[in-house]
Amino acid sequence: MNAWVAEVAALTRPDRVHWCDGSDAENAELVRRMEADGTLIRLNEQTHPNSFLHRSDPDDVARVEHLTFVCTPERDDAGPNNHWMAPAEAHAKIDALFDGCMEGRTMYVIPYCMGPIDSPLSRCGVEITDSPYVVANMRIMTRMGAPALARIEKEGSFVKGLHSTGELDPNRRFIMHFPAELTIKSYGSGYGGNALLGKKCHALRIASYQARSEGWLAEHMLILGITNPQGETHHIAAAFPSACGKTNLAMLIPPEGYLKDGWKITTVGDDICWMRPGKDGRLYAINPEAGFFGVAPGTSKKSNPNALACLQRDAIFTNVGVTADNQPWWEGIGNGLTPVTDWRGEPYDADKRPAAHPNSRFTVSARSCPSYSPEAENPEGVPISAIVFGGRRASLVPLVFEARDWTHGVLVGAAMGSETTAAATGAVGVMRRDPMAMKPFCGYNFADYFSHWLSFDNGSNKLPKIFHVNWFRKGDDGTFLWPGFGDNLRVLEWMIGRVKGEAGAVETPIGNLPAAGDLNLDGVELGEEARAKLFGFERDGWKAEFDSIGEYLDTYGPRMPQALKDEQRRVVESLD
Ligand SMILES: Nc1nc2c(ncn2[C@@H]2O[C@H](COP(=O)(O)OP(=O)(O)OP(=O)(O)O)[C@@H](O)[C@H]2O)c(=O)[nH]1
Ligand SMILES: O=C([O-])CC(=O)C(=O)O
Ligand SMILES: [Mn+2]
Repeated sequence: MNAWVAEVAALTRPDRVHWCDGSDAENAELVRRMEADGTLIRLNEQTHPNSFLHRSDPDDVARVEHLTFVCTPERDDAGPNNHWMAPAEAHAKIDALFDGCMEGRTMYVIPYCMGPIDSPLSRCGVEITDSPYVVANMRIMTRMGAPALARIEKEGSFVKGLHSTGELDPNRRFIMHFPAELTIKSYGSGYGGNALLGKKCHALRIASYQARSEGWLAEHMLILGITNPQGETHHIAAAFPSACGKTNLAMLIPPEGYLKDGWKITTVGDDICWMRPGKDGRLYAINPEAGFFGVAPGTSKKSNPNALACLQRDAIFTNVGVTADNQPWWEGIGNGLTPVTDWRGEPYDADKRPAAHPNSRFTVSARSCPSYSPEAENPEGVPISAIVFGGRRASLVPLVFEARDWTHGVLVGAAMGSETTAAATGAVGVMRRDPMAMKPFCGYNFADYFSHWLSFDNGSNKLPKIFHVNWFRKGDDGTFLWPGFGDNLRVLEWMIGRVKGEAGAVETPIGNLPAAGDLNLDGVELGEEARAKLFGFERDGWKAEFDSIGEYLDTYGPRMPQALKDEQRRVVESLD
């Protein structure tokens, strides 16, 4: 490691090198310097103790998929799902940008562990960065500092991540991954998923590549525990694309009647899930992260009280607005206050731009969450009873259906579609295929990824049931038909009922749907249109959808596993 750090320092030529130990004193000193140079703005100490606002460059507010590359030696190994560059060319291109880029700056060396420090499922990395904002965020999002360094020294192997904010010039920006070298190089962005290299770059792109050869799965999934009135707990992992409801579902608070009966949701993770078969053949999952990097807009006491409770202190807010008394503010916060300054630091003008950027975020420790599960620190992970896929679909896709078996479930995941969101730069609201919510995050060819998923059905594993949900179905008037949020527990209850063989369903070509009476809708008012669209099966629409799914799968050519193509054909035949 020392040799690599020296090599990086020789290339980037920082004034100073600082090895991060993760201590409070170190953090206090970094915060002091960031307050002094305006990187962080201290918020109202009475209402939000030890909390800060960071305004990023207006051209640097989201992940940049068009500048993100997977650099495998063979182009086909990255697949049509990734932008690819030959490793030698990519290194040359980005090293030219790193050349001397840290002159006048401090280079921070951040040893970190993804997952509980004592878990065999965890993996370590080292991020080198010239951004103190990245250090402060990595300290919340990962187990960072001395214990991680000790594990790395013992294991010898770790993921190497090199990051510089550079000039924040969108034309001099790349996020490069070299999975075979366990290396990440990111230049020119200070924003979350581009710069906090433990998150999407390591825990998804590099980890998915490693997981394939080591027999596990690295997924863009939340993990939650659901406890029924009898005290029985099941764990569910759910993959929704960015800004499609993972954090909200992971922190769900049951509706009134359920609360009274004793239902409870606990949060293990809100974004990333690593899982592997245990000795009993079940899939065991850990959350590799230690904090939440959550979407601010829409987060309110009503929609997500647990998130709001986390945000009372020790939080970093990125690109939100502020009120006259210096409290953070975003659209949908619903606290009766009004913003005076927008995320760019200009006087708030509703006609000009929203107070908070649509992809504004909060960074906060998972431990501060009232629903944080003690099981999240269990080195063995939690056994998963159900896997859920879901997207943002205004039309066609019903509220919930169950896959017939594992292979059909892999097809359901592979066929996922969702409308794009502000989490990445580019158009918002455009339907695209986003298999398993991993389109921007799979570090290798999707065809091989689907084969890997299929391989878990080996006769000895006891695999979870697979479901698909859509919280975002709209009516003819353009409003959401399903209340969502807390009421999503009704859907989870049905899933657990299916896992236990207790809840009913009707078979359709796309999977098993709850029939009237199978889902508890007491206290939910749904009109005729809502019932028809949330629980109906539209044969003609699905025929067209499956034609488009078939065309999509074909873009992966002969590497696409035959079993998945056969499954697709079976559904098409049953639709005719
Ligand atoms: N209508 C509706 N909106 C929801 C629901 N759950 C979440 N949302 C909204 O969807 C947006 C994104 O939700 P998040 O839970 O932050 O999404 P995420 O999947 O964690 O996003 P990333 O952090 O980008 O991976 C927020 O504006 C939420 O208010 C739901 O059940 N119904
Ligand atoms: O990675 C990020 O910047 C935020 C995130 O969770 C996502 O986009 O899925
Ligand atoms: Mn995410």
